[in-house]
Amino acid sequence: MPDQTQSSGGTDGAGTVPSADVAPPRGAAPPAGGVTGAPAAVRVEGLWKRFGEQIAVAGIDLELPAGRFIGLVGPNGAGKTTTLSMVTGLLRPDMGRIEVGGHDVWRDPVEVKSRIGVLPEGLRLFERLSGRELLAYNGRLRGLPGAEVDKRATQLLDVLDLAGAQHKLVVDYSTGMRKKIGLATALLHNPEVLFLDEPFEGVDPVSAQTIRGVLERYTRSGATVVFSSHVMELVESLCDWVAVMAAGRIRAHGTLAEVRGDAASLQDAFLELVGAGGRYATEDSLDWLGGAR
Ligand SMILES: Nc1ncnc2c1ncn2[C@@H]1O[C@H](COP(=O)(O)OP(=O)(O)OP(=O)(O)O)[C@@H](O)[C@H]1O
Repeated sequence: MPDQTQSSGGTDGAGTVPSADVAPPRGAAPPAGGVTGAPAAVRVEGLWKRFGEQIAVAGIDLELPAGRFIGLVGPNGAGKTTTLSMVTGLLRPDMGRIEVGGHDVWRDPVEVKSRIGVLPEGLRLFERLSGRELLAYNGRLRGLPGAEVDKRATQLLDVLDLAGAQHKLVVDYSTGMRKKIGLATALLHNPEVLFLDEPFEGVDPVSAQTIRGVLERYTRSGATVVFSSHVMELVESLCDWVAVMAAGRIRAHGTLAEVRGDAASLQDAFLELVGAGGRYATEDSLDWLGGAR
């Protein structure tokens, strides 16, 4: 097994400051739930996934605190989708253990799936159902009584501005509408933890604001949102807890302030943590671009 350089302090040489006597290193938050004794919403231990020669997730340990708005950020190919897929029971890990609400995702999948909602990447929906039918189908599949499904579906369609399109087939929905109906299906059974892979991609600013309001209200009730994104401004404005991934490892984790450290913004901290240096175009590279044609 390759050496696991990740540490709870994120002191892996990728830019975090390990000077314990001056300031706590980034991510040196107490263990999730450590203060209140409540269990973490999600606990991951020694998680590995390899695709052929490619190590997508290289042995991560992570505790995500309950009741937080959590951002999982990282550059392209960092391993975010692979991690979320394993945590939500969609992809079997090569090694490691994952618990949601104290239940093992792979040993107790039915229990875990009743507690989570998922908006996965490349969302696949039943295209020949209307939005309302899709919600009705999901609600019944979740064991909710018909009248309750109807009530919740009406409210979700209304809040997400899909009421006018509720009888349209999902195949005819736009990208943003698909995200919103996907979010509605993920929320319908009132899960404890909601996992969202790039929930705001392709969503217009008005709808993004609506989704944001729904999610903020949801976390205020004690539920947990875990979402992946590349948009640092969004993560900084929405999340109160962040995990930064790069090359299959966790580079830092903790409250927004801990991960940001002394950097002016999360974007600056992120660039420092993931080692963006060397990827900038130099004077010589791309010298043909914008030159004589
Ligand atoms: N099914 C697969 N087969 C082969 N390689 C894969 C597969 N899924 C992911 N990978 C590889 O694993 C690594 C991590 O991919 P992953 O999609 O988890 O990253 P990500 O952080 O979600 O990236 P992005 O931000 O671009 O969506 C990448 O190198 C990717 O090419």
